[in-house]
Amino acid sequence: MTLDDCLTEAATFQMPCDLRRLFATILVLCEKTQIRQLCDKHLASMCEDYHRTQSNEVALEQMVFRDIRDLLQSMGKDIKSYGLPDLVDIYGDSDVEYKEVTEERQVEVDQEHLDIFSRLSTEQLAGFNDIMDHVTNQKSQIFFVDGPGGTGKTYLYKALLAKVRSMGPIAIATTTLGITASIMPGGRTAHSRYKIPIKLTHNSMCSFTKQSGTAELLKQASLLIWYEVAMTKSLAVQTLDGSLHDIMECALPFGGKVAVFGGDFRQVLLVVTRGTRAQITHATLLRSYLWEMICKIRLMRNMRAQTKPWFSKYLLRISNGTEKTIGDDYVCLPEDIVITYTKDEKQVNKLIEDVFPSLHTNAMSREYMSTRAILSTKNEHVDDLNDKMISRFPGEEKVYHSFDSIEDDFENNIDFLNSNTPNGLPPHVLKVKINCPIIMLRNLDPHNGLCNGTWLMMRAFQDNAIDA
Ligand SMILES: Nc1ncnc2c1ncn2[C@@H]1O[C@H](COP(=O)(O)OP(=O)(O)OP(=O)(O)O)[C@@H](O)[C@H]1O
Repeated sequence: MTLDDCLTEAATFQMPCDLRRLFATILVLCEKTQIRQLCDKHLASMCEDYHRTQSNEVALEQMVFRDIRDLLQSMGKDIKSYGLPDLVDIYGDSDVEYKEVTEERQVEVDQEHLDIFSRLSTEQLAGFNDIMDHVTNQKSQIFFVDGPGGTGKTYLYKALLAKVRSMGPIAIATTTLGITASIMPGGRTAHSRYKIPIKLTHNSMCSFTKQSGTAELLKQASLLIWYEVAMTKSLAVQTLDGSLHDIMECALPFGGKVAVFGGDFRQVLLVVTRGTRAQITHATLLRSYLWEMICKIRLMRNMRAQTKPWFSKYLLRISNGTEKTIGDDYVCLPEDIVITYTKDEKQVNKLIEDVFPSLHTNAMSREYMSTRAILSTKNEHVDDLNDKMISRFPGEEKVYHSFDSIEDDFENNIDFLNSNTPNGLPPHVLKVKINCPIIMLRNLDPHNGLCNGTWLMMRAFQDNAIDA
């Protein structure tokens, strides 16, 4: 396969704007040579939509490169490093320097999110008013919205973001995980938004300069929200704290900003590679110097499971550690949610039929496919379930193979290597069908919801390109 084939095939089913994004993605993620030739060859397809408003060839080319530059910028890259033609500032583009600010101001406020305010529960409303009082009066404070799953933490953030943005000031929405970033309007991962280094020490600083767009965005921001903070290392939060002291020239926590953290330490915690329980707990925000300075907003009422109060209380008992355990780590599940394990395939098939009833007739429905999933703790079980699901799915099957190469002398072990499915790597053999759901594994374009964990539906495929 070549990247050239990929672009040629994609041009047959993609809009020019999608093709420009694909080109930018190739620049960022693929090992590429001869970029200029690749670009020249596909320039005509990439600028088809601009032909309606522009006939001058040079101006057309500039429009394409400006778009690619913006796409690269939102992926944290600079077009100058790819040897593409220089951009002429024909539009008096004076705000390019602070694209981060412009982009943030362009996030639309959803009326539905503004309306949330009138539906907030008493405890949500108390938190909302307290935070808004600090934002409007510019009083420095860090908050932590503490509530078990389903108590409406995300609901509260959406109300806050909508309110602050509708009044004019900047509110930055970040989360620890790419997938939760897409739940909040304008959401980005905290690492990408604040340029937090992956390897962290107690002296780490975010990798933006005082003159950068990110620094300007932070200076102008009135509210910083960081969701799922329980799943990040306290060092990451402390790194942002240090950088904010620096750019705001203020010794108050977070440089005097109003910051709202949220998450649930009863749910999934952060990953410390091969770490013990104690090491994991030690790395959380709970053990940070910041924790004592944080004002806690507690949400207790489960809004998600209002129709199933028994189940919500049961979940709370497990997360609080008060449910009776078997040994140290096991709890007994209620019988009505358990399918008894047998060694044959019968019970797995029953599970699939229970979760995906009448798959054949519903496979085309986005609503049906996006509202159900089977989770498993081990990759091998996931692969097995995927195989079963794909073979049940209606339609013609397409098989893709990975094309990784080997640098060491493992040439004879290629079959063995391909049979492995290590964490974070896609399988060597990928079987898909039209309409089947697929999950993105990279943060391609978080601003537009394309991040690690986003669900997509397969719309079309060719040998080197997939339209999803
Ligand atoms: N005040 C409310 N009125 C009506 N519905 C609400 C209210 N608060 C939350 N909900 C609904 O309850 C559900 C759970 O809310 P939400 O996702 O915000 O909880 P959460 O605490 O963020 O959960 P998790 O920790 O699992 O992410 C959502 O469907 C949300 O729309």
